[in-house]
Amino acid sequence: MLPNFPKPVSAENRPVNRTVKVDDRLYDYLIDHSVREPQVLEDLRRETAQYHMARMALSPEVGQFLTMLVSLLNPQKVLEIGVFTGYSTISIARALGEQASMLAVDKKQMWLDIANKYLAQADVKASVLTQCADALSVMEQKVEKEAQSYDFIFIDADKANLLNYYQLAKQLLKPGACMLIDNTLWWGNVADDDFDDKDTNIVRKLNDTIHSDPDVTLSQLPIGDGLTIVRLK
Ligand SMILES: C[S@@+](CC[C@H](N)C(=O)[O-])C[C@H]1O[C@@H](n2cnc3c(N)ncnc32)[C@H](O)[C@@H]1O
Repeated sequence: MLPNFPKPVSAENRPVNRTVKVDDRLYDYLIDHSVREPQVLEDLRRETAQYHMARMALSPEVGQFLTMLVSLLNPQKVLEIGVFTGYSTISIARALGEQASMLAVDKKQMWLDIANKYLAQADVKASVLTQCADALSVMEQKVEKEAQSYDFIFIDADKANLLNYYQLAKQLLKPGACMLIDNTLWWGNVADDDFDDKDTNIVRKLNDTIHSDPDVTLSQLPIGDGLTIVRLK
């Protein structure tokens, strides 16, 4: 049999969308066939579900991805901004070695109280500290004394300061180290012209900034609400 003859390709040569559309049935399949949620995170998710802001927490498959990524990277010095009740904090902390240290910052003590309760029950070997503070001030102070010293930064706080967090994280990371940014597809609104609100536009601006930033390499994943991995060159 003859091979297919090559077809003419448009000048644009746009990639073809081969990303699986995840409806609820497929999502349930994914959860049932790949997620191994530790009891402590299941308990934390149950407690968090009582709050109307529960959807701010990472979902289990994203938490598990975070645990996998961190265990592959084996970072020694970690910063997280945006703890909420601690799903991401514990997902990261579980993968850290004994020598590692992590600072997790949130501006609301009531969320940190919940996070600390579950952190104490989690199987965590590293030293993990939570701090109730404004993330922007914490990062600005750290840039003065701890520039280029972090191995991994997770950004999941307010959108208003997102571009500042990105620029500060670049200064805090060691060359070759990674940051991970959550919500970079923002419920899909980034690609929908009907949305012209402040937060959507900030996320769009961040995505464009990262895409054109010669200092970094990146990968944007359509998992959860969109996760972008950024690696400093
Ligand atoms: C999307 S939630 C974080 C979710 C969390 N990563 C998880 O997996 O559950 C965002 C958090 O950022 C915190 N936050 C918002 N603005 C902040 C700021 N300027 N400084 C510190 N924390 C802030 C909020 O209190 C909230 O808990």
